[in-house]
Parts: sequence; structure tokens; C-alpha cells
Amino acid sequence: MFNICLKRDRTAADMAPITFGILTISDSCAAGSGDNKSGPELEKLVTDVQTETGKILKGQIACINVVPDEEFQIIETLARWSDVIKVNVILTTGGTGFAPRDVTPEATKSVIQKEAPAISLAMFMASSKITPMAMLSRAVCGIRGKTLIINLPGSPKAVKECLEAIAKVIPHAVDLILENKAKVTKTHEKVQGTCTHHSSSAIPDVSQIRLSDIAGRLRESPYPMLSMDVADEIINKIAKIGEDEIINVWDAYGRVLTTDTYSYCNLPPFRASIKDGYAVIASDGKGRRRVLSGVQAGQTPTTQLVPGACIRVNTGAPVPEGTTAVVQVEDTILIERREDGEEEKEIEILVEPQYGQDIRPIGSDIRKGSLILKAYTRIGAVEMGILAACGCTKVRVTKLPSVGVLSTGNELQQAGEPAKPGHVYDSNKITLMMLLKENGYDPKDIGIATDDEGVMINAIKEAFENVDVLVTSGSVSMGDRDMLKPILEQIFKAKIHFGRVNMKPGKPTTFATCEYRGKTKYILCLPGNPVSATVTAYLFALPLLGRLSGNYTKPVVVTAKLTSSYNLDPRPEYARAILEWSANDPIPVAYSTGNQISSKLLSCKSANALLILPGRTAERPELKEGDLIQAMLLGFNQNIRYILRLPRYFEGNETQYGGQIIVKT
Ligand SMILES: Nc1nc2c(c(=O)[nH]1)N[C@H]1C(S)=C(S)[C@@H](COP(=O)(O)OP(=O)(O)OC[C@H]3O[C@@H](n4cnc5c(N)ncnc54)[C@H](O)[C@@H]3O)O[C@H]1N2
Ligand code: MOO
Ligand SMILES: [Mg+2]
Repeated sequence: MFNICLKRDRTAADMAPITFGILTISDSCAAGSGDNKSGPELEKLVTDVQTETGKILKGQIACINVVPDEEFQIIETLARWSDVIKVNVILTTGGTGFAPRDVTPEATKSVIQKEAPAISLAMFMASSKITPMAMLSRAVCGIRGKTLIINLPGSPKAVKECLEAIAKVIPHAVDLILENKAKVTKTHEKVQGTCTHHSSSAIPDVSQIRLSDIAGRLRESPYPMLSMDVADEIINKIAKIGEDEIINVWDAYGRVLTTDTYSYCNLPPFRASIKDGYAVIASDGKGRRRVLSGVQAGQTPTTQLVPGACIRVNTGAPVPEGTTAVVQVEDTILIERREDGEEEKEIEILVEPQYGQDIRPIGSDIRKGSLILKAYTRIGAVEMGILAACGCTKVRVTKLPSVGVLSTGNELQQAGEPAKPGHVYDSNKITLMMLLKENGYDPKDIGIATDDEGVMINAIKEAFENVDVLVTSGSVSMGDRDMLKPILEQIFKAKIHFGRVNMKPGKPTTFATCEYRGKTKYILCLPGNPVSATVTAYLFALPLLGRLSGNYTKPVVVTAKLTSSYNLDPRPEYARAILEWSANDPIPVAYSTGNQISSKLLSCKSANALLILPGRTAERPELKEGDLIQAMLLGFNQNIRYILRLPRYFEGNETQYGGQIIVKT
């Protein structure tokens, strides 16, 4: 029998990651004139630090920032990351030396409640073996609340040497701070005995796999509760645009270009008439003209224009050689018909023609070889037309991530089946699949997995065989059958980047990645409650897929006026609402969709916005009717993105667009 442990702790090899804040302290880096090498070096080290005992940190970066050597800014950041974001460890780099502006140790001393001088000493001892310059670092280490703060020097080399010297004690230090010590020891014994690891390519016989120690399961989630912003930043950092591919223009609707695209032809490809009228020689002026022949759109003129004559032309027709103006038919009168009575023999021009009048020169709309669509443009209806007009038959676009949707739960049954006792119909899968479809993806139905270890593992395996992104719902909270996280970690060796988010609904939302047959798989586990699954699909699934496909735009947030009061929840809440605009007030009013309980999908019906209600505080326990609130528009981003792009287009730096933008905390 293979047991999946329901317990976890920080020092087990499959532990919940330690969350890190990385703060670079440097005047020049903050001003943008210096090249920040130590911050990125630390990012690399905490996720992958090598020691003689192997990779031991496997941390998760919760926040990154660069601040100048200003004591108050350092204090503010350290306090916020410790008290609000509650990261496990903050690593600072820079500002520890003897220069007048080096104030990192002073700032750190003002925020820590307990000093940890031995950590500073260990770093000094390691560094002093390499250089006597180590004496010039005044690094301070200590604890604030549940956060360990460690000052590291400013140079990337010294950062590496110092971190490697202390890395092995960090997991234990974190356990001690979090008072996990007893659990660590106990679970360690368990891990040795029952939680042997298997690689995803050698998954044990699923009929033998069972969740173990239900009674002894953790009674508190081991996953740090990250803020929505930090969770979003993690997705942003991890989800990179994938490969690109060349496809036929006809298949390009909704896709994102990866290269600048140039016109294959001039538009118009010939000198074209703008009006239905007569091609003339402008210098002939007003007066009577012989009509030599006529040219329609699609024809090639065969007659040359000569002085004193004209040739009838239609809009879009090529004008004959020698033409220097077109006179619209409204500015002429008929003088004489031909013998057959059908066509004109002679006309009179009533208005003096101007040189070049009503002729589109070759390439005047689009010049051959000119840039028509920049890289990272999303191809909509108009862009399809531009590509077609310019003779493009193939385009290079980002590959659409393949995505599958899986529902979980013994209680679920398919809509249409006769209702069984104790069951509910699966509404999440259809909602999620249609939401993905609406946004241009082609989701695969991975089915419903019952709360059986083997069924769940097989469903995930099937998904990984077929798709790169798996969106699940249910089985991520604290129930004894909520098995997705332990299965992902212990069977598929997935890395859980976050397992809880401080938001309502959606608290247990989980994001993980793993390698399966040499490919990275992204797993987004949404909570089972139908409203939670829907809201988190907007807030996490669409941004994840958008980032993977280069099709990401920040949500559009507007200010709205409440029409009812709200008792605030301790967690920031995304309340569904209908915004209504009126002609005489630029601020829309927000109507609640009713009872906001996470099980009531009706609260999402017709909602066009999520009101971003702040978490409750003693000073602000509620919001009142008439209060102004930030509201995120739903289903609007695809339409607004062109408007958002415009300033970037003209700035000429939009190649960043759709790229990975790290949000600073
Ligand atoms: N002790 C605690 N219990 C719960 C916590 C907690 O922190 N401590 N969190 C609550 C929150 S918040 C949420 S959200 C839910 C999330 O639960 P799971 O993601 O584990 O989902 P399930 O337990 O599988 O199901 C919850 C609920 O949703 C219904 N459901 C599930 N899938 C579907 C579907 N495809 N279609 C329709 N309805 C579905 C399911 O029947 C349950 O009623 O946990 C809280 N508990
Ligand atoms: O966070 Mo849960 O999603 O409140 O219902
Ligand atoms: Mg549950």
C-alpha cells in the first residue's frame, strides 16, 4: 500500500515552500542607473540553492522590490512584508557597509524584535575565509513576528557565499519561528516510514494508493495565505509565453503575433480612382471632352489618355496612363451620346480639375514592405482584414496553451442524469469550459474524478498526456477527501507555488507546476464552490492562460458607487455586481446581485463587475450606500485591449506588451 500523507511540514522534502521577500537596497538600482545583479542572484539562489546536502531551500518568492538607501523606506518595506504579507524570510542585499548612506543594519535593527547574531557571525566566518573585506559588512539578522530578516552584502558574489553558508539552517529556523518543531520531528519519522516518493514516470499501482492518517491530518492549512497581488505576481513570474508557430491567416482570429508583420504589397497596387467619374488631364481645365473608353474596377486600362479627351472610370478602377485628375460624374453634363445610344461620346466638365484630384497613388494606404502589425498584437476582425489586404497568407503567432478542465467530487453527476440522493449536478466544468471558450481557448473535457485516490491520479495523468494546463475545481480545502494538493505534490512531484489566497471567495485556490514527460504542466486548482470557481477563473485562470499565450491584459478597474451597504469580511472580497452607467453621471452605480454566499451561482448571473471590497478593519467594518468602490469589469478586456494598447503603440515600446511584467510590491 502506498500512502499519501495528509500531513506536511516545512522540512520534509516535499514541503510547502518557504516564502521569501527579496529586497535590494541601493540608491543607484532604485534610480535605475545601476544594474541590479544581487537581487536576481538571490531570486535564483532561494529557489535553487545548492549545498553539500543538495537543494535545500526550494523557496517561493512572495515579493521583490528595490529601494534606495533611505532608512524609512527600508523600515516600511520590512515591516509590511513581515506584518501584512507575512513572508517567512526576508533577504536584503546592499547597504550593510561603511559608506555614509549604508543604513540597512540600522533600519533592520529598528524593525526586528529579536536579534539572531549567530547567523551574521556564520556569514562572516564563511566570507572571511575568502576575503578580509568580510569585516566591512555590518549585517544584522533577526526576527520580526513570524518573519526572519537577514541582511546580506551588496555584491552578487558575496550574496552567494553568505547565503550558502546559512541556507541549511533556514528551514529549521522557519519551523522554529512558526512553532512547527514538534510536527517536524513527528512528521519526519512518518516521512521516513510511509511517505516514500515516486517519480511521475513511475507512479505506483494506483489501486494501492490511499490517503493516510485522516484523524491526524493537519488542522491548519500549511500553505501561507498570500495576498491576491502576490499570488498574481507568482503566476506572472512563472507563466512565460510558450513557443510560437506559423499558421494560415484564416486560422489566426484571436491569436497573438510574435513578430512584426510587413505588407507584401502596395495598397492600392495601382493608381486608383476615388470617384465614379472621368479620368482627365488636369491642365486641360474645364470644358468639353471626348470620352475615349471606360474602365471598371478589376479591369486594366488599355487606352492612353490624350489631351482634350477623357476616359470614364469607376471607384477603385485603375486610372489610365497620363491621367492627372479624376472628375466626379456630378461635376459633368452629357453633351452627346454614341451612335449605339448606350455610352457617352462627349461630356462637359463644369468644375476646374485640380492636379492629383481623386486619385489614390500607389501604396498611399499601405506601402509594400511597411510595418502593418507589431509583435504581440492580438488578431481581431480588423487585423484579419489588414493581413488579407496586404497579401499575408501565413502568420507567426504564439501557440495557444492546451487546457483541460476537471471536476472533482463523489457527489457530482452530469446534468441530464436523473437526480441521485446526496448528489448535485456538476456546474463548474461547463461554466469553466465556456468561460475559456469565450476567451478564445479550446478546452478539453477531462471529466469528473470521484474522491478516490486512484481515479484522481488517473484523471490527472490523462490530463497531462493531453494538455499543458489543467484547471480543476474542488478538493483543495481541509476535508479528509480533499486530496488534490497531496496527490500533486507526492505523486506528481509538483511544486505548489501557492495553496491559499487571502480573498473571498477563493481562499483555497492553488497553483502548481510539475514536469511530466519532460514538459512543464501548469495546474490551477480552483475551489469547488461554484461561485468560488467562477470568480477565481476570472482572477487566475484567464490571466494564467493569457500570460502563456501572450494575450494578457490587466483587468479594467473603474470607480463605482454602491447602491447598498456591505458588511466587510476579514478577507478582501470580490462581490458580484451589475454596473449601470447613465448619461448624466460619469460614475456607474453598482447593484448587488444578492446573497453572495460561495455556493450560490445565481450571484454571478448577469454580473458585469466584481466589486473589490477591502478586508474589514476596526476603523472600517462596513461600506455604506453611496460609498465609492473599485470595480473590476468582467468580459470587457478583450474589447478594451486595443484602446489600452494605443499609447504603447505610439511610444514604440510595445514589444514588452504581453511580456512578463513583474509587479513591485
Ligand atoms: N475546515 C475548513 N473548511 C473549509 C474551508 C476552510 O478553510 N476550512 N474553506 C472553505 C472554502 S473558503 C471553500 S471555497 C471550500 C472549498 O472546498 P474544496 O475546493 O475542497 O471543494 P469541495 O470540498 O470539493 O466542494 C465544495 C463545495 O462545492 C461543491 N462543488 C464541488 N465541485 C462542484 C461542481 N463541479 N459543480 C457544482 N458544485 C460543486 C461541493 O458539492 C461542495 O458543496 O471549502 C470550504 N471548507
Ligand atoms: O473562499 Mo471560499 O471560496 O469563501 O467559498
Ligand atoms: Mg473540500
